Amino acid sequence: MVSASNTRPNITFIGGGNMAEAILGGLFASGHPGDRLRYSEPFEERRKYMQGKYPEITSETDNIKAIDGADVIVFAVKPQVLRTVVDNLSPAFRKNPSPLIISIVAGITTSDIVRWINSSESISLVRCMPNTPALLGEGAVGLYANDQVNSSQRATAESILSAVSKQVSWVDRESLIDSVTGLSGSGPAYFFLVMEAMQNAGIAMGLSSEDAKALTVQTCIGAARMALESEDDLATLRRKVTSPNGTTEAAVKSLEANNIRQTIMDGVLAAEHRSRELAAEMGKD
Ligand SMILES: NC(=O)C1=CN([C@@H]2O[C@H](COP(=O)(O)OP(=O)(O)OC[C@H]3O[C@@H](n4cnc5c(N)ncnc54)[C@H](OP(=O)(O)O)[C@@H]3O)[C@@H](O)[C@H]2O)C=CC1
Ligand SMILES: O=C(O)[C@@H]1CCC=N1
Repeated sequence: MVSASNTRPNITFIGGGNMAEAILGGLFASGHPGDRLRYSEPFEERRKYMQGKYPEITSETDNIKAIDGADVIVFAVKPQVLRTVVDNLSPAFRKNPSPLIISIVAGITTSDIVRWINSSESISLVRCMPNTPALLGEGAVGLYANDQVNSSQRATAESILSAVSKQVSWVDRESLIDSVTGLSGSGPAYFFLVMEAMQNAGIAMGLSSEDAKALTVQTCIGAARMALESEDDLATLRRKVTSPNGTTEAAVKSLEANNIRQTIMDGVLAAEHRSRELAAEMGKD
């Protein structure tokens, strides 16, 4: 439970990788005291990097020690190692039965995690899917709470993820977290791919690599800001760039003829499907 002397919870991250760093860094920057943040990271080189960058935050090598006294435990390891991590932690949950658990792990379901914890106590678990722009405080996150999560735990989970996310969406069906994974969890990669392709097109037309990248990236930022700030919907914004019989129309016709919409749909659905597949692979007994 959160001590009366400080309303900020003690938060432990299991795994000190990229996403843990993004969220820890965002929490620390937003004023969460470093002595109430902790992470466990077995990989020495990574731990040294984190210790150098965040000397105020406690680092551990031992997961059981790391969760001692934690109000909130965030699972931030790869899906393939989560089961071993949870199995090893499960005796410690008997000593500390009531932390809020937050999992950012792709695919793995709340029911599998609860089953692996194997506790007689009910487990409050929020499964969420952030994305890497969280590193800049520009993340988008979807969250799902199991039935044991109370309103104050929901608020705690939301405040942790919103320290690095501008868009926070709660979903009321867990399967929608797989959808969020396909859309925004993996989504930054789709935009990087499009930007790579646009940069290459710029180079092919004779621009320098630097100019092609800078023009592409600023176009992406400008378009994203217009999409965010304009009252027009996305289709209207597109039409406003597209003069009749002009250059954009030529491009859009070519893209549509090459099935760009279906291609993007297929990619997003493939990520969503892989999220479910990960659950099936890792959730087997
Ligand atoms: N990257 C992304 O865009 C997103 C990722 N996610 C999810 O976040 C999770 C973490 O991803 P990401 O940060 O990218 O991955 P990273 O590999 O950067 O981070 C995971 C960290 O956990 C460490 N680790 C491995 N085994 C253990 C263990 N037994 N105990 C404690 N720590 C351990 C790893 O060390 P080592 O390197 O030695 O194995 C690594 O440093 C994944 O489940 C992913 O699905 C969610 C949203 C977006
Ligand atoms: O590719 C992955 O599996 C993780 C989850 C979402 C983004 N990266």
